[in-house]
Amino acid sequence: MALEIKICGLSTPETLEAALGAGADMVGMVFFPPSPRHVDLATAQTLAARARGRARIVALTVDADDATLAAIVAAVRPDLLQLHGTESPERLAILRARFGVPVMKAVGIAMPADLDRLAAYDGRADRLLLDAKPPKGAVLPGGNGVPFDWNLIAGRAFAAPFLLGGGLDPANVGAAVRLIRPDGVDVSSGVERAPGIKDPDRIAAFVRAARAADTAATAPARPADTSPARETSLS
Ligand SMILES: O=C(O)c1ccccc1N[C@@H]1O[C@H](COP(=O)(O)O)[C@@H](O)[C@H]1O
Repeated sequence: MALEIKICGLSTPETLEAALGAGADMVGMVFFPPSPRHVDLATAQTLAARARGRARIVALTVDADDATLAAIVAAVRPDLLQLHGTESPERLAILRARFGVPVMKAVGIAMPADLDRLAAYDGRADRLLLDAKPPKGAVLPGGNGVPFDWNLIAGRAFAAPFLLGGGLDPANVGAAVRLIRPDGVDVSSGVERAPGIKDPDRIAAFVRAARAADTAATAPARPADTSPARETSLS
């Protein structure tokens, strides 16, 4: 499966087009009022109409109640619900059944014990998103531009496809893809020029770097050179 690239926190037609034009597979909209990337329903509906059929539409919520989710699903008709709060594994099953939309559960990783928490969602979520934990005192549970120690998950396999997120940017995404070989990558602040303001050039650079690393990592190894050894002696 080719690497899935998600650009999150899009809030204007121009930056949405930049993500679609660059070849993003998923475009994310944030429904969380404290975030500088928060979009209202009317804006989200307009953006979704533009994106539909060109990339998968992801609606990001944080411990949203059913009425809020129902309004988002009705307005946006997302392809995926990203749950970025403290939603339980049981809540995932309830939401999937109630709204008929696949779910991606974000889990913050900072220490080996977090992998046990993650395991409780593996097999219940349609996708996992492995993100950094928010720094102390942060207002947002994600979108903080901080990475976690990728070595904590290097070599790990999960039942569900997983995206790597947290502090990715055009400069480090290649190394992340080569080390972790995730099913996808997710970025928000790493493609911005200021909080909530996406930068089309950084979006394009991110997609290019992620694709190049994925292509290199999945290219078949060159066959060993079996030609006779070349004469190296001067005599
Ligand atoms: O982007 C936000 O504003 C946001 C708000 C609340 C929860 C999650 C949010 N973003 C997600 O967080 C990760 C990491 O973001 P970053 O690249 O480190 O800035 C990203 O995958 C977003 O989906």
